[in-house]
Amino acid sequence: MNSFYHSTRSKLDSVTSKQAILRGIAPDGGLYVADWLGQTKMDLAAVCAQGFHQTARQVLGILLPDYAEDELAACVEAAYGSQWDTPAVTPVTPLGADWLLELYHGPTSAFKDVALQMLPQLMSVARAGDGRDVMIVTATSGDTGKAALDGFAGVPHTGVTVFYPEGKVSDVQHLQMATQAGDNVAVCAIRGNFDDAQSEVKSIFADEALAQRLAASGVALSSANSINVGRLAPQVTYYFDAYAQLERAGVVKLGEKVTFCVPTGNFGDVLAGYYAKLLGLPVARLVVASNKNDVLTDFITTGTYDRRRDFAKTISPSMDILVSSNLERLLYYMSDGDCELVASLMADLGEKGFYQVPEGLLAKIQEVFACGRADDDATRAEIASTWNELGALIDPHTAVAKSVLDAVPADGTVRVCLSTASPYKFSSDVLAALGQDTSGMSGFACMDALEKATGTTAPAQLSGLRDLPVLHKDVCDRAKMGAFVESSCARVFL
Ligand SMILES: N[C@@H](CCOP(=O)(O)O)C(=O)O
Repeated sequence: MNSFYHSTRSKLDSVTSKQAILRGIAPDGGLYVADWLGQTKMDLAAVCAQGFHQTARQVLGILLPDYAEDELAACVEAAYGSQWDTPAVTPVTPLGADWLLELYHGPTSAFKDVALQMLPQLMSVARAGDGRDVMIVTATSGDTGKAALDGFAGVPHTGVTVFYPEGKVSDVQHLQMATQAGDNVAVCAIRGNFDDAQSEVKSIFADEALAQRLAASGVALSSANSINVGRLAPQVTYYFDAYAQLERAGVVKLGEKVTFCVPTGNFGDVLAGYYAKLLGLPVARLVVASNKNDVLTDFITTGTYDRRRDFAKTISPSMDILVSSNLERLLYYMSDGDCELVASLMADLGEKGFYQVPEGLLAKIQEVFACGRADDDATRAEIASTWNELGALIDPHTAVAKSVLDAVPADGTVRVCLSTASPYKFSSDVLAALGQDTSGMSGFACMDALEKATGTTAPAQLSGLRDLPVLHKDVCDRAKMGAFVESSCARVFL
C-alpha cells in the first residue's frame, strides 16, 4: 500500500506525511489528501480499553505512516502532559440527554490545543530530516492563533507569525495573542476579516519569489491552520477517545453508532470526525453547526457553495468564516478522488465566488452530514437555558452546536456535542446571555462577574492575562502581510 499524500487538485506530486506537514499546503494551492485513508482501521475494542495517549499514538500511526513508533510515542508524551488541566485530556460529561466533549482543557482553553500542542512535536521530527528553519504562518479568527503561539513559542529553528482580523475576535482572544512572549513569535492584526487573512496567507504560500528569497536564507514556510494535515490528524483522536469513554461508561455498546455535532467554520474539526469514521469509528451522523455565517449549512442543504454574501460579525467569532478551507478535502474524498472536479470547483469559487456540486456528490455528503444554524439570539438563549436547566456553562460556539443539535430530529443514537472553547474566552457575551447588564464593564470585570454568578472558575491562563504586558500592537493591510512575514523571518532567523 502506498503511504503518500498528494494534492486535492492533482496526483502528480506525492509526498510523505512529514513533507506534507513541513509544506502545510500543496504547491498548486490544494490540500494534502491520502488515497489509502480508510484502508487501515482502528481496533475499536482496543480503543475502548485504553486511554487517550495510546489512542493518539495509534491514530497518528495510521495517518502519518512515515513517523516511527518511538517518534510518535515521544510526540504524544510531550503534547498531552501536565499542560492539560485533566489527565483525561478531552473528558466527556453529561449534557441533559446528550453528552459534551470538553475540548478546552489545554493551555489556551480551546480545542485547537489538541492539535497545536502536537504539531510542533511533529514538525520538529519532520524538520530534523530537512534541516531548514520553518516559519509557521497562520490566519486566525480567534482560537488557532493563540494555540499556535503557545505551541510554537520557543521551539528551536521555528518561528510563528499570526494574523487576526482587527476588532473581530473577543477581548480575551485578542489579549491572549497580544501578550504572547517569545523571541520567535510575531502577531499582527489585519484590516479585514478572517477570509482576507486566510486568502492572503494562501497567496503568501504560493509566492514563489518570496519562497526563493527565504530559501536562500534556509527558511521554509508552513501552516498551523487545519489546511496542514499535521493539524487535522491529532484531532481525530478525540472522536475515538470520546467513544471509548462512552463505551466504558456503559452509554454505548461496542459498535453502536454515535452522532457528533460540531460547531465549525473552516470545516477542520468536523472533517476530523469524518476521518475518524473512515478509520472505523461507528458514526451515525456528523452534524455541522453554523452561526449566521451559514455558508456550510446552505451548502450541505443545497449543494451550492456561495461565498457571495455579507460577512457577519457574531458572538461566536471563531466561526466567522465564509471560505471554508477543509471542505475541499471532503469534496475530494466524496468524489472518489476526482482531482479534476475539485480543481474546477475551487477555480469557480475563486473566479465566480460560488460552485455547485453534482447531485450524486451532494447525496453522498448528505448521507453522512446533517446541518443547522443558530444566530446570535438563538445562541444567547441556548447559553441561558443550558446553564439554567442543565447547570452547564457553555461558550457561544458550543451553544451554536447545542442549539443545532436540539433542532435535529432525535434518531435514537447517543449524541455528543463538541465543546470547543472555555466560556471565559467570551465572558462578556456569556454573562450578557445569562441576563446580566454588561454595559460599561471591562472584559475582566465580566470575567469576575461570571465567576460570581455561576460559582465556576475562570482558567488561570485567562484570568492571569490582566497582569501581562501587551507586546504586539502591529496592524497592517492585507497587501502588507507578505512583507510582515518576511520581516518576521529576518528577525527570528537571521
Ligand atoms: N476557527 C479558527 C479559524 C482557523 O481555522 P483552522 O482550524 O483552520 O485553524 C480560529 O479560531 O482561528
